[in-house]
Amino acid sequence: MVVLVVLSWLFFWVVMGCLSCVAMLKWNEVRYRKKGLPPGTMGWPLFGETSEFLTLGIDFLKNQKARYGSLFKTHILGCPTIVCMDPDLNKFIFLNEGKGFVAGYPQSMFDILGEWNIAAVHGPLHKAMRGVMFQLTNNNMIRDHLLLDIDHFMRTHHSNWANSVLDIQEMTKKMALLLALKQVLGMQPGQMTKVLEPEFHKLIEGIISLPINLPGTNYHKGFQGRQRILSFLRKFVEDRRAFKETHTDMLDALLRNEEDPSKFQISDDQIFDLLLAILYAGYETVSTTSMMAVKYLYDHPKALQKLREEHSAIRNAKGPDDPITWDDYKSMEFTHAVIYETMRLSTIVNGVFRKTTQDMELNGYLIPKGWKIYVYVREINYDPLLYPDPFTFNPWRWLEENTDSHRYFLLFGGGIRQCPGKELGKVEIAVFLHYFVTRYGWEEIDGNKILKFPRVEAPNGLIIRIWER
Ligand code: HEM
Repeated sequence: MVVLVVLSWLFFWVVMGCLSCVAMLKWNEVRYRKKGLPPGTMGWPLFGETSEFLTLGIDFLKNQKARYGSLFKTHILGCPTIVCMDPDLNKFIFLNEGKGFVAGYPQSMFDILGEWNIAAVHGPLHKAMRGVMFQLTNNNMIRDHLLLDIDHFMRTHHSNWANSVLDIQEMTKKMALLLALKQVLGMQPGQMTKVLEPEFHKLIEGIISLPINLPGTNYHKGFQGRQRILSFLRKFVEDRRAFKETHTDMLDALLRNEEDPSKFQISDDQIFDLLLAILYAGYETVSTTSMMAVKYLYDHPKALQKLREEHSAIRNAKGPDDPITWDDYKSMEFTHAVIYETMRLSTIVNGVFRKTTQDMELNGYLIPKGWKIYVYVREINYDPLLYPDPFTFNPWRWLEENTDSHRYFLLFGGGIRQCPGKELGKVEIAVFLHYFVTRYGWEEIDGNKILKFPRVEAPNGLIIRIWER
């Protein structure tokens, strides 16, 4: 008898639970049922479909596309969002920044990278901050200052890898972070970079997360990482101003701006957020492209041989200690092709976020003001019409293509937000590859598992055995 009562209660609560779930899902659908919106589902109140988006990633987006087409609505990362997978519409959105669309990164990114980070500001302030950014990363700066530093860094960072087994993912991450800290703050690898490294990793994990500030969440940890890095930066900038020594890093160039009233002046908070944005934007993209290039080259010996020939020819024409010059870099045709093909095949950047500043019409649908748009570019990279045999690593395809005339070349974004670190990133990867392939041979021991979403990573590392050539 008692068992029967318990079972009835259990049954009652299961049914109630199911009904509540259905009611909540329905309520969330009705809430966002505005006339003219694209089709799609909105998931749970507050959480929406964030969990499916982050865990199923590419498959979730593919399934929704199969059901609803290339433009569909969803609710992710705390906001109602339109996902756009149509190449022409994506290009249109990139090119129409400021005309109904602005950058609209998730709340988590806004909170963790700061309200003044370049990806969060619009209009004249964005233009001015890009101007400041270009002073730091333009081709003349790379040719005359940064390249020598990058060469010196790669040469020494690499020097003791022979006869070891290492995780190339970990090494390229360390490399990109240390190099960014050197370029931005003039820091040499040491005690301070060791303190900053874990804080930086927390910050990265929190950038794409549900903005719930509870202990243990990625968002909470990311926010803590931000606070610690900021308090370090405040002290660092204070000391720089107090001692007035000259340095050859990006911070120095930013502070020297203050002495020239004809230049656009940015506040301290804007300086901190710009520094953070540069550190972040160059870190993950450069490290992941470098790691994936090592992987693809190992899997494709012909491409590795061709790349080695290019770099050996450059090295053989100079002394062992001579640095790579701008002309050397410009002559690395096959290396450029390897970098583009690696970025395409692994889709280092899956998509970018925009936000509507007014009601907008897209493909006959009405997108309400304030909605996020996830401009998902991944599928363009595997379009067989643009890239025959798209799942094959074939750097040679880029030798025949002029990227400027490529209709959907969006690996570095497009329009007025196109990556200002594009050339710098490529130089860093090219110099990394130069020293890596001329010095070492390697074999992959473990690491065939590569996750592609929300970021490209080897969850168990990419373990290689290295020897001197
Ligand atoms: C392989 C390397 C890189 C790739 C694939 C890459 C990709 C991108 C993409 C796709 C965007 C466009 C984002 C958008 O439209 O919202 C972007 C923007 C940006 N990138 Fe890069 N990037 C790379 C390297 C770098 C480096 C080395 C730096 C810093 C020195 C950098 C700094 C930035 C900044 C500051 C922005 C924001 C620009 C703005 O909002 O106006 N990137 N990057």
